[in-house]
Amino acid sequence: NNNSGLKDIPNAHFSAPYSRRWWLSIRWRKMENRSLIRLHRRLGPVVRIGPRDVSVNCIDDGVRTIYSAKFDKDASFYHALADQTGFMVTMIGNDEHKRRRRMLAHPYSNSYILNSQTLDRTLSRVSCRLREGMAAWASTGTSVDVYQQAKCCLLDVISGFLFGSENATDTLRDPSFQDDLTALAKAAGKNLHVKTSLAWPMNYFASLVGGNVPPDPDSRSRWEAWLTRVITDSYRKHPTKHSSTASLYDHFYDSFKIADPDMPLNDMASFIAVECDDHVSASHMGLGSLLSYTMYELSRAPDWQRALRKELLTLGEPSNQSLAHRLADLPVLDAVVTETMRTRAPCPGPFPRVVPESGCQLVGKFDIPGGTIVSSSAWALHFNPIPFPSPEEWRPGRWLEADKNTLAEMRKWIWTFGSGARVCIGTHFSMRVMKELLITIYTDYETFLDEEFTGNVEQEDIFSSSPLAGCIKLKFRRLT
Ligand code: HEM
Repeated sequence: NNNSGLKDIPNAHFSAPYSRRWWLSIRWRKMENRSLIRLHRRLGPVVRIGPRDVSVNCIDDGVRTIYSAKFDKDASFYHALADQTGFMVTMIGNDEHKRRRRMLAHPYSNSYILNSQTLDRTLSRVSCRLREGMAAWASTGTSVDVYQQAKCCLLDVISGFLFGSENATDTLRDPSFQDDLTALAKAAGKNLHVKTSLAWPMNYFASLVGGNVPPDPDSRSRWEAWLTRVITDSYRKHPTKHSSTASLYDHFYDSFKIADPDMPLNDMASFIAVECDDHVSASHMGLGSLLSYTMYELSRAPDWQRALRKELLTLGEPSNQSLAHRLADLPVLDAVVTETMRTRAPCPGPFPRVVPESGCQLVGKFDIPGGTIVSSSAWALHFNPIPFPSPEEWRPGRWLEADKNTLAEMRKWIWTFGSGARVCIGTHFSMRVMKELLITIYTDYETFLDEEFTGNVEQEDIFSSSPLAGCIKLKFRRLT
């Protein structure tokens, strides 16, 4: 019997060895990751959730094994995630993926992100706009939807980084276009068709099992028109771009050209557009969510806000290093961000992989046959009380007080961006952008809860998660 090794694994439900129905109903009811937290606490690090489906909740002999390059992504899951499958996140075969990743990864490397002048310019422009907004909010005592404002910041940053400052959006001043993208991200039928001389199908990739809200036809056409314009403009300007003003589009274009000099223009434009579309959506929704939750947690913890500000004021001292390089010396900021990445991971999971034909062993005792679907969940890993005592509490101090070995162990469990061969390429970008925007906010302003706001700020338990209320309201006070 091919399944003999699976028999020894604790079952999530009595029906798990025979049918996936129970588990699919949990996913359908948007309880998947919260259930995994409880199941793993009760049944240990390896749990059987279906006839050939296993959930894994430990790093050594668990996550490290199943997220190695030997394990392919599960095609049925990833193809249901997005109608468009020709981009990196949804690529299944490891060889095809490795080639694409090599072409795209360089401008997302840490050294590139730290030294990019295009990102410097984009971030200072967005910070400037944000300061204008905060000055107005603080002086009028406005209750601000910081989730919306954070999405605006992140959209304005990623659009400038991908397509150059001249093509950056300005949604902090006019959020309507950002609202369009939020509406599209919530919609189920996401296939967009952008028509230009370079024609390609687009797909706003954000939420699996989101609502089944049909996209508003106008928001769809405005998004298509914008993408068409920026991609076409980037293509036209490419031959005259200098390296100091290069956008990511320029890098991607060169990489595709080197990889296959004879690739038809339309194909190339379409590959690049679909990748960029995904990066826009990851930054807009994923980072927008993380930034606004960080502000929310700080608003509930004035002591941490004070500690953070004290640290940020040291940035006023003269230094010959750029701000991006000085981020590494801000332990309180890092603790605040890391703790929010732990408690509010925007992509809870699970991320399913297929066990290769030769099978594998988990936690040193379970032999798992080839073809089994194995997966881990960021929320289940992050709410494990062994590495993180009182896991529900947002406690940045745990990152500052732990000794060196404990800290190294805790860091291993942070899985906000996944790990291994398919780890997120946007990590360094995300960290720099998040931290610089938090510096812009908390150096001069304090945020606090709006007592009248009663919306549910808990996260929706879906693949790309956002606050259930759809907004998070805070107020601003100027400190200087
Ligand atoms: C807070 C924000 C973000 C979160 C939580 C996040 C999370 C993740 C996770 C968990 C994965 C692994 C998915 C899997 O194994 O199926 C991933 C992959 C990926 N992410 Fe992100 N991401 C974020 C921001 C970004 C940004 C800003 C970009 C690009 C600018 C980006 C680009 C990608 C790409 C291209 C992949 C696929 C990598 C591959 O398959 O090799 N992400 N991300």
